[in-house]
Amino acid sequence: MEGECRVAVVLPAGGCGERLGGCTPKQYCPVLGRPLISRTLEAFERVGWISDIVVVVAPESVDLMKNIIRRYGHKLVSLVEGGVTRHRSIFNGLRAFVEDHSLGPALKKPEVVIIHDAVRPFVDEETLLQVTSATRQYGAAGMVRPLVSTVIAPSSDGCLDHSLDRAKHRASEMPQAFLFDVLYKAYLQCSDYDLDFGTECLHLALAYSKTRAKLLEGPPDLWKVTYKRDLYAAESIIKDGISKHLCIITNIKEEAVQIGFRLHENLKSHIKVNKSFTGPVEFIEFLFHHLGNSQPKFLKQKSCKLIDLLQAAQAGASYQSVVVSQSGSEMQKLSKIRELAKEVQKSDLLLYGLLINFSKEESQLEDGARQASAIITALITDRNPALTGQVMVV
Ligand SMILES: Nc1ccn([C@@H]2O[C@H](COP(=O)(O)OP(=O)(O)OP(=O)(O)O)[C@@H](O)[C@H]2O)c(=O)n1
Ligand SMILES: O=C(CO)[C@H](O)[C@H](O)COP(=O)(O)O
Repeated sequence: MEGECRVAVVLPAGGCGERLGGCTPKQYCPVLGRPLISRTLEAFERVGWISDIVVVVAPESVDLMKNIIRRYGHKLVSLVEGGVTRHRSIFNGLRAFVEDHSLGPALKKPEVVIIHDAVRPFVDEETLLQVTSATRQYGAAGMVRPLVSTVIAPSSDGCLDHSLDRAKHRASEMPQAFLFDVLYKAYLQCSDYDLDFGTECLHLALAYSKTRAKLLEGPPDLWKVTYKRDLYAAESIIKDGISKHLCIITNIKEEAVQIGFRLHENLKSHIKVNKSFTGPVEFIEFLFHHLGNSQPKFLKQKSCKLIDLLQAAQAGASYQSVVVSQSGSEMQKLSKIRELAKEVQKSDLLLYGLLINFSKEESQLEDGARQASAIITALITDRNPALTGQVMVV
């Protein structure tokens, strides 16, 4: 972020997720083994220029949220108790910057505040930058998307009154951003009716602070998890995103290098193979490391022990690894995988074992590599935590 601009975030997370159903509010539902809200927080924590993140939670969920913060090592987060509607929750979140309303130390008032629903996990830095920059120019800004369906208005008898021109309207999404004073003033001045029935912060800024928000077309993944099917869609998007990169690390032994090469050839048509390494790794023959968005620094530390390598993965990154051994005698070593898998799963890293019998016979070797590649692709694409620590044999 250019210049001196303090930017903070308020994440309303105080709802009960009625439309999704079930007894767990949707923000706490697991998405690939991690609570949805933790994934949203992770997205904001990737952005270096955000000063504070206020998460607004229902009073009965404060302990649950504290546990999530501790478990996933979230930084910059302050908790505030929510209200009975989304607007009331957001208002409480803003108050944390002007009076001692947060459940922790008082927060410094930002120039710009970003409002983002805790249940929209796919927000990226570019979008946040755009909405923040536009806010500095216009006072408020929000992301929009083209309408999927036409909006129609029924009359009281349930028949069509009129319909809106779809091309002229947009769906209002998040994030939205505001000069802090613009939004806070709007909340101070709006009516109880607004607080209880309103759904649009941009409208409050217009009606009570006379600020016309700049509307920016955002990417398609800004939608809000609302129904159960949205949780499945969120899982698929994450799997898609993390299934693209693969790194193959092999031992320097001749057989290991041979299998590594064949796996590389077989896998590269399914998954993007970033790079292959050859080097001494303490007790593995091959380590297939499935990368998240960023290049983990431990790839540079090839000589580290496996446990160190895996533990070096940051808690926030959803990695998975397939450790492959090429000979039966390695089985004993592979039995350590279960232990290791349990340990590293705490860091959101899934570890599987795969045993390939090395054969000097060309067609058998190629056949083994093909089968192993199919298993690796399936493990990485499905990201199934139930299979971690298991050793598969081809
Ligand atoms: N009293 C409330 C109600 C909602 N929210 C939050 O506002 C966001 C968007 O609201 P919505 O999708 O409607 O969430 P819920 O109210 O939980 O869902 P539903 O309307 O289906 O009950 C969610 O992150 C939700 O937790 C909030 O902070 N406080
Ligand atoms: O739609 C929106 C755009 O302003 C808000 O993001 C918000 O999600 C609306 O919440 P609700 O679904 O509770 O009306």
